[in-house]
Amino acid sequence: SLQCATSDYNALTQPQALLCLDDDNAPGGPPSLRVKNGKWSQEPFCVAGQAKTYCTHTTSDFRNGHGVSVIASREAANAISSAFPASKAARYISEERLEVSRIPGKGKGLITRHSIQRGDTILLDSPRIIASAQFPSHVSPSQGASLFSTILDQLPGTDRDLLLSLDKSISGTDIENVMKTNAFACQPDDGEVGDGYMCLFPSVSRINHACRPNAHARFIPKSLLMEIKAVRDIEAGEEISISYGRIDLKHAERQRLYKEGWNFTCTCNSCTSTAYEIAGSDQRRARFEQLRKLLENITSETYDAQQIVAWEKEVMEISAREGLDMLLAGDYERLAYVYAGHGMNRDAKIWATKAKESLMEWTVVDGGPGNEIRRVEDFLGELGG
Ligand SMILES: C[S@@+](CC[C@H](N)C(=O)[O-])C[C@H]1O[C@@H](n2cnc3c(N)ncnc32)[C@H](O)[C@@H]1O
Repeated sequence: SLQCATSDYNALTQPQALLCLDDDNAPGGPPSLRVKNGKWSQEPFCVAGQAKTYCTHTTSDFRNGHGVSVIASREAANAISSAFPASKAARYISEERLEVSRIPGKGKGLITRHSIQRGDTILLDSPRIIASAQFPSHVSPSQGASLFSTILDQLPGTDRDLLLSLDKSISGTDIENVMKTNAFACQPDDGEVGDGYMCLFPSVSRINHACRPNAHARFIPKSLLMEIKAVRDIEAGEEISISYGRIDLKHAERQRLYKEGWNFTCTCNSCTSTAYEIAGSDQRRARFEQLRKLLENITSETYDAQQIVAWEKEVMEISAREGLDMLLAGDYERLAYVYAGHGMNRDAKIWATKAKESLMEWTVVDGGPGNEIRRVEDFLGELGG
């Protein structure tokens, strides 16, 4: 149990630090003084923004000897820290057979030295920085720079050096540039606060974008880790790639997104193939988008089972050509309802099972949003499977 007393408080620079006597240590030695909530090993540094106060929250004992820093309100950071035990308990995936190498036209990239099977986890990376995505627009540029420089100072030296060695392709101080170039949007559970976050994962940061990638990145809210999974078999010597944005975009949309959002001109295989191939792929993707809209807008008046099955068949053919299979859980589920509606429960079960497998494989993670999976499971239950 902890006995706490409020220390002097400077609203601009210091959070309300609670000095606590940890009487769990007694009897024996003198009780130790520590900051309440032993999850943070550094004194927080805070700035009062327009709507909220944002603080740095750093622990040097996060996972596998690494630290992590959170920039968020105190309540959000404490809610996020409740994932720490699950982070520590998460399985360890060796990175020994992954190698950072120079890749023509893309700086560095991540190469695998062993073959990887579809569905395998390639990386399970720990974040070093988790920062509210809202804070930069709620504090002044100099306050933002102070928060970033403080977390850098507070992280263990090995983490600091690793982060500063990452690619810097945009602008700002070194650490701001590293964040802009390498951080991913992520959604940890921050209690009732509900901010969006930017997470920096050092190994994932070495993975280049491809419009038709061989791997998929998904954030695991329960453990705060980023998982990189193979979407197809990958041979030894191949570069690992992920998509930084939606995978169903057409060529011009992708080029614009990566230029405007990340300041690079995409030179992946899909973007550098022949004009003829690009036009063919764009045509298929445009049809995919059109079919998706048609299927989503079906009403009881326009319902036509044969038409739906034909459209879904086309969706699946296109996705096989374009590498969009991981987007199909909703299509499998729709087919399950159509077959069930016509009393064809065996087919309905096959499609509902495919929907569940696809959600589990690519979308829903332990601790992540579970509504879709619950709906499919309930439906499978109704079908008696
Ligand atoms: C997250 S980093 C990826 C690793 C980085 N190449 C490195 O050297 O560490 C993102 C940066 O890599 C480069 N990059 C990633 N994918 C690319 C692509 N498909 N085409 C060209 N440059 C790319 C861009 O400079 C981008 O800002």
